[in-house]
Amino acid sequence: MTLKLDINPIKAWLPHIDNPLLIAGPCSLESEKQALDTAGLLAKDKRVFVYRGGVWKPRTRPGSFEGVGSIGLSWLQKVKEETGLPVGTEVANAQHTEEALKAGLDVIWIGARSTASPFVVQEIADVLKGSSAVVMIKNPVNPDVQLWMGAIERVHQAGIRNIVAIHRGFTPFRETKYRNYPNWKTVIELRRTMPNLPIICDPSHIAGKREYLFEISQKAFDMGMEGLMLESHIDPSCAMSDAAQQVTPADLGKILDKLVIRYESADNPDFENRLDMLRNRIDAIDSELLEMLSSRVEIVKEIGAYKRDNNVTALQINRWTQLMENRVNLGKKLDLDETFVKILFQLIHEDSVRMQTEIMDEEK
Ligand SMILES: C=C(O[C@@H]1C=C(C(=O)O)C=C[C@H]1O)C(=O)O
Repeated sequence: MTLKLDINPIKAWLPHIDNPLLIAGPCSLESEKQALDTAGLLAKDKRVFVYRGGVWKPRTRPGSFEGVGSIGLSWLQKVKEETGLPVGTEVANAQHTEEALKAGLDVIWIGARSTASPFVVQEIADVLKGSSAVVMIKNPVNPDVQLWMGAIERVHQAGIRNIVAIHRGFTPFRETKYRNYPNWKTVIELRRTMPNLPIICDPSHIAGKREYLFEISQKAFDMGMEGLMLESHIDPSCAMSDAAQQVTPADLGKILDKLVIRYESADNPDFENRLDMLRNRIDAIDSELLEMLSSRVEIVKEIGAYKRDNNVTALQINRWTQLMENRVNLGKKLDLDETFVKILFQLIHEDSVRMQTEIMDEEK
């Protein structure tokens, strides 16, 4: 299914953009000085296009710093006056949205916890009706692409056309390297169903630690994402929220210097020719793969009928365990990833057993 929503490209609302969309600024605004000093440095780096600053902070447990509240909106206005950068913040209910729009913010975003709640998204969307703000929608905390799409549709139904999706990772169920694990599969699925929706990445919330920001940002560009939202604080060691994942504007610049920006295609006929040639080879190999799978299925079916006639079970766990071990070892010799080989053969086997039980149980 493809949903061709009427969504503007980033260039429609940021015509002078000539690089990926980079949004930077502190996790939380803490004082007017902190907001302006950070913004002053970020604005000097011409790769930063939008300034972000959290004003209302959704916290998991009560008692942590929950943001400075509405006063922060006036600091964002000052940042805009002084730097000329468009400014944005996160909203989590109708009242935040009303206030943010009244303060003339250019960008507002819906956070991961809010995206997970259709009622919250709807109340925000109702306030957004008739606004020209850019609305960004982070993925919900759980990797549910339908829920993410639902939030985007609600905002779209409110008449908003400047929409951007943000991949900020998903809540892990166990200790993982990253604070919120990236799930590129979900992003690919969103890209496939909403092909004209700009998608950017929020490496700060995925990483949880500043040392991982570069690798996640690079992966986002490798995956064709159209920008980054990165948290930057004038003095991260003193940050009142998410200190470990913020970087100074200078360190942000260093990360940006190292990043390789990638494009959907290259303006180089030699590249295109060689790519076509290699893709033709892949097409041929894929059709061979499918023909071989089809031959395998024929044998599996024959074995199924034979088992039926001899009252033998479809699932043969010993044969299966040996086969899997053998295929994984063979795969290793051929330099294939172990998990990949396992998943591939699990799928093949699952389907064999399904077909054989069907053959055994079909009505005569
Ligand atoms: C094909 C068979 O049936 C099942 C399917 C298998 C397969 O797809 O390779 C292996 C073992 C069985 O669980 C068989 O018994 O050999």
